[in-house]
Amino acid sequence: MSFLPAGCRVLITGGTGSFGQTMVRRLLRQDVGEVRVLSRDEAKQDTMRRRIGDDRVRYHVGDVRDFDTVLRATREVDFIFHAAALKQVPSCEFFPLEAVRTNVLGSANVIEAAETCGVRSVVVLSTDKAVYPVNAMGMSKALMEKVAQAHARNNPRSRTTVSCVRYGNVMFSRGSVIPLFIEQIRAGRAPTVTDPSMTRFLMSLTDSVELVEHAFTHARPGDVFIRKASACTIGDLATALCQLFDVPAKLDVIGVRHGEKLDETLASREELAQAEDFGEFFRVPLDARDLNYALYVSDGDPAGASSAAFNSSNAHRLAVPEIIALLRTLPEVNEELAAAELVMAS
Ligand SMILES: O=c1ccn([C@@H]2O[C@H](COP(=O)(O)OP(=O)(O)O[C@H]3O[C@H](CO)[C@H](O)[C@H](O)[C@H]3O)[C@@H](O)[C@H]2O)c(=O)[nH]1
Repeated sequence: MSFLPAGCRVLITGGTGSFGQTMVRRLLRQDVGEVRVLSRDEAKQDTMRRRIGDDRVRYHVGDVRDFDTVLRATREVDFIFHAAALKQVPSCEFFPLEAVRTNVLGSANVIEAAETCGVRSVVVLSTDKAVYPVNAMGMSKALMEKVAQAHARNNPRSRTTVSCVRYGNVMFSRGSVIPLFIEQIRAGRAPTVTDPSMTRFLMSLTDSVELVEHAFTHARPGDVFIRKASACTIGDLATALCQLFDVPAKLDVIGVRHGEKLDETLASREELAQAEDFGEFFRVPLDARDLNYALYVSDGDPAGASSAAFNSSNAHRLAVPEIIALLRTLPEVNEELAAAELVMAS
């Protein structure tokens, strides 16, 4: 079923990343006219071009930090999914200005180009690390959300709707812990666990892209859509993978990395006080008041905040068997299991 108008053009920044590629493939199953990928790495684009083999996909080499490249890629586009980002927590701690350049200023470029070209809807990809942030990556993503919301607040007559989607950790995304643990287990080593009691939300890419589609067509300017998810401890995740690969659950505890939080928050107390609950996700509307607060006394919300945030320590906690069941739904994990069985059999 097509959720976007037939023949429309969609730009995906960071289109060669895990999230971007999932979105590209999903769009190609629909009646879209063109999917443009804007990303920095020509080699990744070439691999993707050969794998996908669909001439509706057009590749633009460029960086969201460079407004001119973004503008050129945005011409005649109807929808933008902005997924390009620096997302590794430890590396952003060492190079916070790089996070600002890509995640904040790059996002501002995308929104500005969209406004200039009359794009209908821009959805920017955010993360739970943007809520009560403690690390540079999360802080830069929090500012990116603010830039998106300020566009809505400052341009009430704009043709361009800008909204945000916010997620927890994506299972098996590039550079994340699940492929790392599998690599270690398959090499006969114990998984390197930072802190077994650390918790993270777990979400599959397939589950998550639906919310982007919803945001494209249903968002009001400045909305933040938050995908709900279950969580687990990293110790249980490592144990589940050991059990799945049939090795003893021995963990190598290495300590917390730069900038990491013990638990992540998907929706703050303040946001939940305003949020609409749609079952699988929350919608947090824009606070569209201007700076004349005295005019809004009767609109004020005396509660101001809900009693608890939605975080990975109070969300539904997956037990080891549930984590195993979830891991088995991932094609990448099944491929790794099949490869490990082949090695055993040979
Ligand atoms: O060797 C390791 C590496 C990581 N972890 C732990 O595993 C969890 C997940 O780590 P990831 O590196 O996979 O993910 P992060 O929580 O650090 O988040 C990062 O990866 C996510 C991928 O889903 C998002 O991209 C996010 O924006 C990005 O910061 C964390 O608790 C981390 O401490 C370990 O136990 N051992």
